[in-house]
Amino acid sequence: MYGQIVRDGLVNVTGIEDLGLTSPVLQRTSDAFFKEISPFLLHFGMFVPTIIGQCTPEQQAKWLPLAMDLKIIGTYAQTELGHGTFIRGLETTATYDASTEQFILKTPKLSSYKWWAGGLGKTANHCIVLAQLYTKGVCHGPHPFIVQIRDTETHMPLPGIKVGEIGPKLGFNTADNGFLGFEDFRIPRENLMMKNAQVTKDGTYVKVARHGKLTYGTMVFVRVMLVSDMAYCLAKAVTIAVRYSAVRRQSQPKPDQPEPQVLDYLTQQHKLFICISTAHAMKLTSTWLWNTFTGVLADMRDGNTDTLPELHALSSCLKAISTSDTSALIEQCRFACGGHGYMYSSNLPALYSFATATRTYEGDYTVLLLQTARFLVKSWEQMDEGKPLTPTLAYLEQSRNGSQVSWDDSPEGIVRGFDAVAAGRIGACVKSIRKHINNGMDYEDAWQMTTVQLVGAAEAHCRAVICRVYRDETARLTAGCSPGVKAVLDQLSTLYLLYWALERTGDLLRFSSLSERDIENLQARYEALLLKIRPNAVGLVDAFDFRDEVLMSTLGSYDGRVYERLMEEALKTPLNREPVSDSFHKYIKPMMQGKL
Ligand SMILES: CC/C=C\C/C=C\C/C=C\C/C=C\C/C=C\C/C=C\C=C\C(=O)SCCNC(=O)CCNC(=O)[C@H](O)C(C)(C)COP(=O)(O)OP(=O)(O)OC[C@H]1O[C@@H](n2cnc3c(N)ncnc32)[C@H](O)[C@@H]1OP(=O)(O)O
Ligand SMILES: Cc1cc2nc3c(=O)[nH]c(=O)nc-3n(C[C@H](O)[C@H](O)[C@H](O)COP(=O)(O)OP(=O)(O)OC[C@H]3O[C@@H](n4cnc5c(N)ncnc54)[C@H](O)[C@@H]3O)c2cc1C
Repeated sequence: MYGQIVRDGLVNVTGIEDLGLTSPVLQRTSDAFFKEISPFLLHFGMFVPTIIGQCTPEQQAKWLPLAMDLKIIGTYAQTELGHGTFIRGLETTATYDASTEQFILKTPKLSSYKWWAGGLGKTANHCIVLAQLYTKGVCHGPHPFIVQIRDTETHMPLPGIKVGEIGPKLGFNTADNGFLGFEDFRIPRENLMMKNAQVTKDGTYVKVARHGKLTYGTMVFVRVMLVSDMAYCLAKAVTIAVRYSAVRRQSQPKPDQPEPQVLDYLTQQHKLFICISTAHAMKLTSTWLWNTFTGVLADMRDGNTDTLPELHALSSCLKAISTSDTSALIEQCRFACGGHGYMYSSNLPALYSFATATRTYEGDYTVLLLQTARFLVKSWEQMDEGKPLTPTLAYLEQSRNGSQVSWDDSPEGIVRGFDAVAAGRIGACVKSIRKHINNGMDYEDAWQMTTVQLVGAAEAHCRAVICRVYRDETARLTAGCSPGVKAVLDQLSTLYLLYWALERTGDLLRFSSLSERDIENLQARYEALLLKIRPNAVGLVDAFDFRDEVLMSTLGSYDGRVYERLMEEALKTPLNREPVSDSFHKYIKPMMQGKL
């Protein structure tokens, strides 16, 4: 299994090397080689980006050619057995020895072992290690080091290195996630990645970057990428589910009528059409986020880090919500396919196991929403002080006078409704924190007592951002489209707004003038829209344009030969090589004969 995966991975990455890492075609078709994950994902997904983001030009000149030419294979080892979220609590140490101009890496105890890094188990021979940097007896916090862990000729672990695979997981089982421990392992001073902080030969620590969190830049990059990855992942799942739903016929709602396509059931449309809309919403939002990200990088190159906090807040909530929505909607696609959706050959289980992992790695859902909430509360307080708001929080101004937003069920009106919900929920959090403080709590405890509401406020802010970006970008992109295409894409973006308005009626009743009659109207409009979308449903998923080799699904192949493919895959199962398993003779027959 591992050997096959590595072979496929090499075929894939040499393609990337030929056409360039940024080639979306190869980055995307890498999953034509794997149902799960390439063991080289971390090399390209984090090892290379960290060299670019955290190394000086001189260090890049040394390490980047080696990495891009695949002369070294890397990964990113930050998480430990005992710490993942709390980076400041990481236990691996790197202590500078001026007499030899080296850092000594140590794994003080079991909980300090690096744990989880993709490709670490058996594939990588180098890795980025986040370790607490000590020099002259002072700890300067977690810093990135580039560390060779295996001999590049023999692939044997170097002396002082303990490395291995962490074992089977819910998914990602082709990524050989590994563990790593150091026993007084020495690396040259130059292996500290010194773009944001340096240690001179005599051990003097020199802070270079103005912002203390630039070390975390790779995580921001990956979070931004993951939003796009989720759109892609969900688009594959809904392509499978819609095509299967067009083939599958079941039940007899009317006597003497043939069994209908299950896609004709309104409940099936309710399960699936929001998946099509969400894939579009996340793709457009990911492009908007990428443009925001590159803009902040440009500012930072000019020494301006003022826009970094908003980017961190946006990338945190969009990564959390896109991965959470995708996990839930891929499972919904699986539910929509009945028993056959549970077959591994449908590819829905593998898509789900990938998406649900993404809700955790690169920052846990709750933790990242609380990061966003921290920014939202700070922005509210700045608004109270009369300071300007950042662009994505301009809607807070409307809440300044506390008046309730009047409900308007036009698309723009619904977007404004979500702004009002976000503003209201942030304001409620600020009120809760202040109430706890007035009752004698310190700020930290008051914050903790409000965290359930803060997570909700951050989700509401993120939903408002997605709704606005999806609507605005659809309007912009369809301006030049044919009326027919524009009509269908407008239907999808309106469906997204109606779906979430119905999901959040409680909030809209609380923070706008929405009435029960308005809710009835929303429900009627939503159901009518499902019927309008139905004739285009298969065309809409065909437009995602996935080749069968990429979908790798018995249910979702373009030719619709579902039952034939299910049987073909079944017959390939090893258990079907012989008509009678030898377990019959070893165990079942003796049991039947009372001999066990
Ligand atoms: C073959 C392959 C083919 C092609 C591939 C090519 C390309 C693919 C590219 C990408 C693919 C996508 C995915 C694949 C790659 C990887 C996936 C697989 C592996 C997964 C890897 C990992 O999981 S790596 C480990 C990730 N770990 C985390 O994310 C930890 C999360 N924890 C946190 O971030 C912490 O909560 C925290 C650090 C934010 C909080 O800790 P704390 O120190 O307590 O900080 P606070 O006190 O809360 O905040 C302090 C201030 O700092 C600000 N802050 C925090 N974080 C950031 C940041 N990241 N950026 C900027 N600012 C930050 C925070 O806002 C506070 O500021 P204040 O002003 O409010 O004080
Ligand atoms: C498939 C996969 C691949 C991975 N690949 C890598 C990799 O290549 N490199 C790497 O370094 N890491 C990797 N990771 C590790 C990943 O980054 C961590 O699992 C993730 O950051 C979460 O940290 P944790 O596991 O310590 O969970 P914890 O932070 O311990 O979370 C456990 C629970 O505590 C809650 N919690 C934690 N802190 C707070 C808080 N402040 N407030 C409220 N609740 C809180 C969380 O919400 C969660 O419910 C991978 C993980 C997975 C699943």
